[in-house]
Amino acid sequence: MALVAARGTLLRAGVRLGTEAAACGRNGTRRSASHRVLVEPDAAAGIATIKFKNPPVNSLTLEFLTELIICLEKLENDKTFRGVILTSNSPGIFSAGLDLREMCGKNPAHYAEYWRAVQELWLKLYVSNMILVAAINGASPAGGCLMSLSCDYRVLADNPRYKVGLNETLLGIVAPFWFRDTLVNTIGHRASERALQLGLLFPPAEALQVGMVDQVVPEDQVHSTALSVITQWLAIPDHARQLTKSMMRKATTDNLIKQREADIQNFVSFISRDSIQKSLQMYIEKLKQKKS
Ligand SMILES: CC/C=C\C=C\CC(=O)SCCNC(=O)CCNC(=O)[C@H](O)C(C)(C)COP(=O)(O)OP(=O)(O)OC[C@H]1O[C@@H](n2cnc3c(N)ncnc32)[C@H](O)[C@@H]1OP(=O)(O)O
Repeated sequence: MALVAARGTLLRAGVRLGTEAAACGRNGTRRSASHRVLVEPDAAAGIATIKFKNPPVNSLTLEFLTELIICLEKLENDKTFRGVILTSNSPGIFSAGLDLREMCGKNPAHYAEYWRAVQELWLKLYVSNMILVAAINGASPAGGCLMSLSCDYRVLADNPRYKVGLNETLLGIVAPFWFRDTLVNTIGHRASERALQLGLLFPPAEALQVGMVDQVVPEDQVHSTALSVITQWLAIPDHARQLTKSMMRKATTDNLIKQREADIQNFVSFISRDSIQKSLQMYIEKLKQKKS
């Protein structure tokens, strides 16, 4: 049902499914989606690289989320691909997370549709049967960090500007329970509590130390490292690896699935509060002023 809603959004956004399908085709040549998701398939290796291309900062707009969801679903259904690298087409920014403008000054129906798409992307990533490796080649706050935490392995470029973390409290908002659970499953309870309360954004060395990423490598080796990690993981029999992944992650996703509608309602009422809208507006203003 969620995907039907997502397809509706995509069509309203004017995205042609035929074009998207071509972008996710199994042909070994580079194919370009006409919109926000570039897919570079390597059918012989069974690996596809998804590149985020939603300038300026790869924020998760509804259209971008929808394209990502459909692309992941196509790759998942195409048994050619057993491994996927998630990275940015604009080195410097992996993803700025949820698009602040989708959460500001809109109506409750929009917030509900938006949040359902955010949930859907997380569900698609977190229990994907494919091996997902995040090649983090830029800053990755909040929802950007959540995407990488939902992968099986994270490689971060060694650049002090490329900070990762769930910084929601700095915006005056609260990371929902499934963001928290994803972090706890990765770095443990105590480190998560500290990181979440303080909205910490970790530079590479600290991110590695706390377990937020698995490897920090020079910037020009991020993609090749991600490839070699996938290659190692591909050597494990798929059925055993997939069942193990499901065993480790299913309780976390089931928790959201069983309260999905309530989570949407919570989000809508939280984000619609005047005080939260003011906080977000101020944060957007602060980002603008940073430039001047
Ligand atoms: C109940 C729970 C609810 C919600 C949970 C939310 C989770 C989230 O993901 S909230 C989003 C959190 N994201 C951030 O805090 C990141 C904010 N952005 C930045 O820190 C920086 O932009 C950067 C990603 C580090 C990139 O810096 P830089 O290269 O210097 O670019 P900027 O000049 O800052 O930005 C360019 C342009 O993009 C706009 N922008 C930045 N982030 C977002 C965003 N998340 N959504 C929408 N737009 C964003 C920024 O305002 C600039 O716009 P201009 O119009 O050009 O001024």
